Amino acid sequence: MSVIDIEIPSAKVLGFKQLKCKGIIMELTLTQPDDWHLHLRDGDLLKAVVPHSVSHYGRAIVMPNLKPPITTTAAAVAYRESILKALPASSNFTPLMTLYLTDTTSPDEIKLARKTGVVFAVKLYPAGATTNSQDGVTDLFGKCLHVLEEMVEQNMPLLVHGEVTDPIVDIFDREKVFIDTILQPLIQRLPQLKVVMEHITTMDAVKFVESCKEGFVAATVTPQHLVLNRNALFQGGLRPHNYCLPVLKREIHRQAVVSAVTSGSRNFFLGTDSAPHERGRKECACGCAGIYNAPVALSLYAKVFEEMGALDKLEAFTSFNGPDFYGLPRNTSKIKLTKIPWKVPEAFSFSFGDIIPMFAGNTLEWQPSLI
Ligand SMILES: NC(=O)N[C@@H](CC(=O)O)C(=O)O
Ligand SMILES: [Zn+2]
Ligand SMILES: [Zn+2]
Repeated sequence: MSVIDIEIPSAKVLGFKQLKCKGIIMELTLTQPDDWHLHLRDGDLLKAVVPHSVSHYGRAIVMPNLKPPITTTAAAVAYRESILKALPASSNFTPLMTLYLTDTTSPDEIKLARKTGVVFAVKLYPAGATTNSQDGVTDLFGKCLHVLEEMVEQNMPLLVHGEVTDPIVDIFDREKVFIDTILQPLIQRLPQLKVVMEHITTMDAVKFVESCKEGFVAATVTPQHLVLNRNALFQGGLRPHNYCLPVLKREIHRQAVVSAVTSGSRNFFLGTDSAPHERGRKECACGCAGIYNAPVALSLYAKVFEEMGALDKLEAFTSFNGPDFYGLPRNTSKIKLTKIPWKVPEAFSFSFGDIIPMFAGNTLEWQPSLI
């Protein structure tokens, strides 16, 4: 990576990977990132949020937890069409579609999904674990083994929301118990299955991923699980816009996840889990889980790597590890991150209501712009 050290921040900067001013890195040029875990929703919400993601990312793994969920290849193809229709005219964004695994998904559906070329993964939601997961899997080994075997045949990755749903298990332990009771036995049984543990939150998940064979088990990491711990849920009162699943964890877990992503390991990559809900569905007696972070995610990832003195490892996390794991080419276009303060809007307003972004009203640094 080339570094230019100059004294004048306004100097012409294009063409350099890093620009420093008085020893401080002021600008980074990165290969365009992809978002390997994104909720785009549908209808008006899709049209509202899609511009935020496509202005930063080349591709995204689009989550299938719509109402009704995307359980078939035909539904995935139709959903893809509606995303493409909602894109701004000049956009080259590519949605990578996923199927929602149910107790009744058939091995033939996996074959068909692979054949179409538009489905890149299958998503496991344990029934009841998170937003729109009521149609998810009730018994993975009892109901889905043949489908999982077909996924190995088709080299189709399984993406997991890794939490158990047993109400007896404390909500802060659900990820660890999932690893011990489902994930570990799963990879023992099907060591050739590619698995992405989505939105990891604990040191247990970090250790698990690091103990697995590289290229077979990886994890996505959200900005919120890197910059917030569970205190953020109760800072001066209940904070519904910091509520997501898996729920934020203790500081020691946050630190373990930060160390993992900034270590340079190839097993961790960017997945924002940007999950918009209209304001009224968050600020109410039983608020939805999900944080809308698409407008701020890249700024926050850069902040985390900068604070760890690891900006040289940011590009692998944002732009290389994901496509390498999925066996897809890395993007060829570039994005620039500039260390200029900018204010996150208090809200994004639409005809159907408001969406409140993560860190609404706060000032962040590292402004992204496509080159
Ligand atoms: N992360 C969340 O809290 N919510 C997601 C679902 C999910 O990814 O679990 C959503 O769809 O709103
Ligand atoms: Zn999830
Ligand atoms: Zn999600």
